[in-house]
Amino acid sequence: MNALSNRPFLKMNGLGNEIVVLDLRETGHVVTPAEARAIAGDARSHFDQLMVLHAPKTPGTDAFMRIYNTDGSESAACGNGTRCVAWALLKDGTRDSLALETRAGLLPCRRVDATTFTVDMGPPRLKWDEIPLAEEFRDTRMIELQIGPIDAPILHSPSVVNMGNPHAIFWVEDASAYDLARIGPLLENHPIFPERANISLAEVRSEEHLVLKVWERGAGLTRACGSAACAAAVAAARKGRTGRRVRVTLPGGDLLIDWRESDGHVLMTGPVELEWEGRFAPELFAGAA
Ligand SMILES: N[C@@H](CCC[C@H](N)C(=O)O)C(=O)O
Repeated sequence: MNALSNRPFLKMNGLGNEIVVLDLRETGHVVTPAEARAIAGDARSHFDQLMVLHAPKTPGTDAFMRIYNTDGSESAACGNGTRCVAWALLKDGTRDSLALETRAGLLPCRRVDATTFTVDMGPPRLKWDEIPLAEEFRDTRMIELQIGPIDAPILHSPSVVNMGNPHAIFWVEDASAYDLARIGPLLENHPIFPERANISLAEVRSEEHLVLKVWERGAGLTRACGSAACAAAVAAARKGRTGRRVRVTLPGGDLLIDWRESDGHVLMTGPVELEWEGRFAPELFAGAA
């Protein structure tokens, strides 16, 4: 019998970003890429990201999280999923805050109201080798890509930001003019991104408002991506196109992003929703090592 058979899970969403929360703090089991793909392949437990809780590694934190994309690959950050985990761990109402950890660092979370949470996503990393990029660019506010198959010139000059995961933000007048499902995979896998990248099309509507569409590394088109919203807000402020506090509108709704002046951390505030609770059917893992 697979270690995940009959394990309970929560199917949630963070602004439409499909999230499954799986609590393995009391087991030593580490989900394999094949198990993650099997979970994603079932309609009841389909996810953009699977948030797996493990026993804390650092004193004072509540859990260490491993984060899986639909394709079974791992990410060190997921803003929308982190809010969902915060909801799950704070829902008994005894506390209003907690600290989670991923391999990218600590993520303090705070409840704003019953379904709204703020996550401290930490400081952005902005040097070319921190994104990472395959070649040196001194200024990551705008890099130049050599692209054969993509004909729109504007898509050659993204800003790049690492928010615990790599993001490329392409500035456009009208995101709906681009077929992100077609160009997303080409850009995600461009050789300049040795670890691939999350790809955003960003419109600057005002000094306080961005509109974003995201093709996620390992997951494809999603209704929202929290770390992409943080990355776009940082990139827009660095270019002088917005202030440090912005509303970011994604297909699933709005996130509030504050690139805090005092310590350079990025705070993300947004909603969560519990859709249902389930258990993994043993048949799901037939053939998944
Ligand atoms: N949806 C997430 C980001 C997910 C991680 C990403 N696909 C990656 O591999 O980097 C969010 O809300 O931040």
